[in-house]
Amino acid sequence: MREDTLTRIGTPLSPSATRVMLLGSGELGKEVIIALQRLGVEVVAVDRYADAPGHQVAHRAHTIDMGDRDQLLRLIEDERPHFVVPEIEAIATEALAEVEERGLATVIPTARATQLTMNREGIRRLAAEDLGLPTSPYAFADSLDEVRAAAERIGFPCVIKPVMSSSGKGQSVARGAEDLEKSWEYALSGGRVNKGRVIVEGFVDFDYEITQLTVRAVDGTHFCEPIGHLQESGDYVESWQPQAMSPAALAAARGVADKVTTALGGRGIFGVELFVKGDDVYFSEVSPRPHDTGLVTLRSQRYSEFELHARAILGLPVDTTLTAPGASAVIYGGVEGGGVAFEGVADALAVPETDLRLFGKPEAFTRRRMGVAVSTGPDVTTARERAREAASRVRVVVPE
Ligand SMILES: Nc1ncnc2c1ncn2[C@@H]1O[C@H](COP(=O)(O)OP(=O)(O)OP(=O)(O)O)[C@@H](O)[C@H]1O
Ligand SMILES: NCC(=O)N[C@@H]1O[C@H](COP(=O)([O-])[O-])[C@@H](O)[C@H]1O
Ligand SMILES: [Mg+2]
Repeated sequence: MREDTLTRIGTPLSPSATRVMLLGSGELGKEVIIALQRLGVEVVAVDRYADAPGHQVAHRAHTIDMGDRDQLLRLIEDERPHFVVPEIEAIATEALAEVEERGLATVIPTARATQLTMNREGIRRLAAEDLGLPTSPYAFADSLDEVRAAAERIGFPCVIKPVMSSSGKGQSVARGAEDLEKSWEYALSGGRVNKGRVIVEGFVDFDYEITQLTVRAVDGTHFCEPIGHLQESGDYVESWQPQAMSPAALAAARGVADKVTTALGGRGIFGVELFVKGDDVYFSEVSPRPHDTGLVTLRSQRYSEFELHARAILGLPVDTTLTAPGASAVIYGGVEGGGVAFEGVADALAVPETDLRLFGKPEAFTRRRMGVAVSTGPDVTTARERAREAASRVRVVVPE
């Protein structure tokens, strides 16, 4: 890292500017960009399609194929950011390794962390085999025959996922041998990159699951209060903070989060996904970046996960204080079409202690996350009711 970026922040659009490039500019990146800009940083937003949410609030916007090593390197050489901040998994991580090696920019958290976490195999082997963390039983398979053999060993139900995918894409639960062919086909079609490789995981019959947001900042590792969440088809629909946990489970969760984030290294926020059964905690996966379930922190913490990420990136101190029990509820497209309109916004905002984020995605799909309601309350139950109610009052319509 260049020394000056640690000790001072310049003026955007001037030679002294502190420049950050976001690779991926969806709803999570948009909030990171706003947080960085509030600290006087010059931000360049990159995504695979034009007018992505973060493009709309950045100093400059670029549309490229982020999976293409050459395009990515060329852009970084042109823009000369001090920090490169991956916001999605689907990135040519070999370009990031080269950026780091050549000292072109600091990759957040590190090129190796983005490499390990973009593929389920990398992070699972690190967590289970190198660090000895408890996980579901698992095996990798490259063909239907290998899937059958793996499922036989692991038992049913099992979860089958492409090694490279997110938001539940290509993921399904096989309840018996008769489901395996369908699960295999579904994984092949739903994977982000058609690698033809899947992970077969034993189904963990957890009591609840959490995201343990963990910040690696200049002054050490900080934990946010645990976030509980509800997933449908592998995609988050509701989250809340704090999730009540036994002291033993909370200590175990933080122990796991500390180990895995220490192994990944660098600075920034991490979303450590954990399954909890009684006092036992199982590592699932980790995002080396803000987590979608952490959208709740926009209202529940003194500094949201996006502000914490911005501070950690810049080498500034962080504060993970929870200020009120909170909850978030997702607003899906529900329709397909471009240039959609949101109705019922005033009704939604009439719910007490409630705010909305409408991401501004140029195109809606039925299951595309288009917005989120975030609420606080005297307790998590009330906050959840409010966020759900507010989200249900928003209707997405395709204009005539
Ligand atoms: N082995 C498992 N046992 C039980 N439930 C599971 C298992 N694996 C996944 N799930 C359920 O599916 C959800 C999504 O799984 P996972 O996080 O692996 O997918 P993903 O595509 O990476 O999603 P995201 O990118 O949103 O984190 C989990 O949060 C959990 O609810
Ligand atoms: N679980 C990962 C996650 O939530 N990522 C968030 O979704 C965006 C992509 O949305 P899109 O698929 O609607 O373009 C990403 O850019 C990121 O903000
Ligand atoms: Mg996940």
